[in-house]
Amino acid sequence: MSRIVATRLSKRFGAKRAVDDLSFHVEPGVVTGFLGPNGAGKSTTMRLMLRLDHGEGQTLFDGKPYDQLSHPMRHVGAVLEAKAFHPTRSARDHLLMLASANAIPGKRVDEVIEYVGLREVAKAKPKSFSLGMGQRLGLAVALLGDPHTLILDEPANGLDPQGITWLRNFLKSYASQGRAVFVSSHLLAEMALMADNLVVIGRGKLIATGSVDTFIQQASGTTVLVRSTENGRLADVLSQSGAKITNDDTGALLATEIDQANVGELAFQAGIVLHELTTKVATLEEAFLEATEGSEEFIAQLGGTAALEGIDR
Ligand SMILES: Nc1ncnc2c1ncn2[C@@H]1O[C@H](COP(=O)(O)OP(=O)(O)OP(=O)(O)O)[C@@H](O)[C@H]1O
Repeated sequence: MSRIVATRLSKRFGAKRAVDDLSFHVEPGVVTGFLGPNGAGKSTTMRLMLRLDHGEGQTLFDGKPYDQLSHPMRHVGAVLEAKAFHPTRSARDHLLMLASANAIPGKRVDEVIEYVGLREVAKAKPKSFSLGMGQRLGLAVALLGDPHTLILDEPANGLDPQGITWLRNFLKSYASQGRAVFVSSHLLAEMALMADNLVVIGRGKLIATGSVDTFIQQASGTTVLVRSTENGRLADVLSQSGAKITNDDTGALLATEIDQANVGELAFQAGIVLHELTTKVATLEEAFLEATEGSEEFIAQLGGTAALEGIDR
């Protein structure tokens, strides 16, 4: 059974549909990445899921809406804003207060402080924290109840490279314990390393959902790069077998709709010597750009610094 089932989520701000009839599932045991261009509606979706915003549709966590969970902090941990803390209370006191309000034993506070690497600054006030330290404190809050579902909005923001690597390893291991992790990030290379599944949205609507591998294969397919001294003849042979051929700028041929083994066999049968034969797999970034093309909310103007909102291409 899916850990989170979001059904027909919708939210308008005036005439604008920030989230538009969005449905998806989040499974336990894996990290699910939540991707979309700027302004696609990711934060609003997460707020709707947790009933922090009012809109249409419903989100069930193990069959129940968030506000009907008997111990929400033990069920779902969320970090939506990195710096939403009391300005003068120390990080540890902030966590102690939340623990006591939610009947969580005080010793768990020191455990989570240790987990997220805030021991040195546990007595400091969050207003002195960097964005990265704020993220760690947010994560500590989310982990207090030892929840089996985590919802994190851009948790890597403000983390240094070591912090990002730590976060990735932490979330992967958290998910591997059978927990569900739903995380948004605009760091696509990082998402490719961290996520198993994806929910991709554009302008509030679902664009794709499924495994990262399938998303990459479906969005871009694969390209076979082949280099020979007889490009013209090779291109003819491959085209006759249904491949689509283009030239790259280094003098190689790029073939799609054919796999590497087939290219090798056809070249061999035609007596064409190959100097290079490799398969170029698309990156998550390439697949994302292709899948979300035209659904960006903010498109940079050529030659200018202004951003335009709501352009249909
Ligand atoms: N409180 C609000 N009032 C009016 N419009 C809003 C409000 N919150 C969000 N929006 C608009 O709703 C759309 C979705 O915003 P949202 O912040 O959910 O997107 P996002 O995918 O999280 O973006 P980003 O990646 O830039 O953080 C945007 O057009 C945004 O301007």
